Amino acid sequence: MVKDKIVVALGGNALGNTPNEQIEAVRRTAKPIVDLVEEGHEVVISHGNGPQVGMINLAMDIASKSAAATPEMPFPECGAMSQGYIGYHLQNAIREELLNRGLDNPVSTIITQVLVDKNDPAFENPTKPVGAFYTKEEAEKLTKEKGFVMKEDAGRGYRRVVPSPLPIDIAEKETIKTLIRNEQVVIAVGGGGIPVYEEGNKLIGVSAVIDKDFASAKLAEILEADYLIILTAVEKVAINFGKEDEVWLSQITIDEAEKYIEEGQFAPGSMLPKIKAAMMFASSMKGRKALITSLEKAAEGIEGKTGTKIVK
Ligand SMILES: Nc1ncnc2c1ncn2[C@@H]1O[C@H](COP(=O)(O)OP(=O)(O)O)[C@@H](O)[C@H]1O
Ligand SMILES: NC(=O)OP(=O)(O)O
Repeated sequence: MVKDKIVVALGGNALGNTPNEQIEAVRRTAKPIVDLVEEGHEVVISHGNGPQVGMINLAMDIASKSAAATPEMPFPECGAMSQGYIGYHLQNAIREELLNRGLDNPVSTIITQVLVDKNDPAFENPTKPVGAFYTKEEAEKLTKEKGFVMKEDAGRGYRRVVPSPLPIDIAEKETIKTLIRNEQVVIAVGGGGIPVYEEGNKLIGVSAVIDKDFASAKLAEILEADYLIILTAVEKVAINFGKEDEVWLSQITIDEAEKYIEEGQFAPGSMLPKIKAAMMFASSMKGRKALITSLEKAAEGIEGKTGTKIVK
């Protein structure tokens, strides 16, 4: 069997919303990941952090305004906290699943910083939803009291939105390469990575959240991975999603994807960034494959039995 280098991007359904939910969810998430390790693939895992980074930032904001002596916590630090909090549960769940199967590959989480352009136009137009969902009235109150930008999120309620610049490079890329060369399982670019820009020898954090699918595509490109697998709540990508004439797709070429994007087939903020990230990776070099499928179907997806493949 061909051994591949695989970047697996985990969606929100792989993580859960509270610490207990997260411990339960990552226990399930660890199984398809360890299936890939057991088959001999080199595996790097990335994950989202929208709900978690919003929760951490809001909690710190409320605490800083209470009587307790809690400092205000800048957004990049909240991003770092979310990487630690999610990575902690994820690396332990994967470690335990590996040991249960008699495997002893070391597992670690790399606090990862991702370089962005400080003049990225995304800073002028916040689009990335973070934190919980609110009603219209609650959203208006948050805007008034905290100055948050709130937007309606795909019919599911209102959420705070923050800027989401594009990833350019990964500061810890050599560390990640060294670990995977040594058969270690790595969790990296969590929450899209902490967005930073370079100033001389310094890396300066910025208040933003990078899309984890774009950061995962960048990571896969830098690692010269064979596969980018984006795991989410659906087994396949559809056109006319949720409508009577919905069609589930097994494969999409870059040209077809461009046509479907023009038709508005993929919801911005949910399926659209996944498709764009898959296109970026699949078109970066011949033979590179991107797959969008569900967590439960990851192993079948990589065997070519299900999921939606995005090809050049
Ligand atoms: N064309 C489409 N085909 C399939 N799913 C779609 C489509 N458009 C929107 N979606 C929705 O996008 C969701 C994935 O986005 P989201 O929940 O934001 O991702 P994540 O798993 O990264 O948290 C799917 O579960 C599905 O509900
Ligand atoms: N950073 C990021 O893309 O998080 P979500 O996947 O949770 O939106």
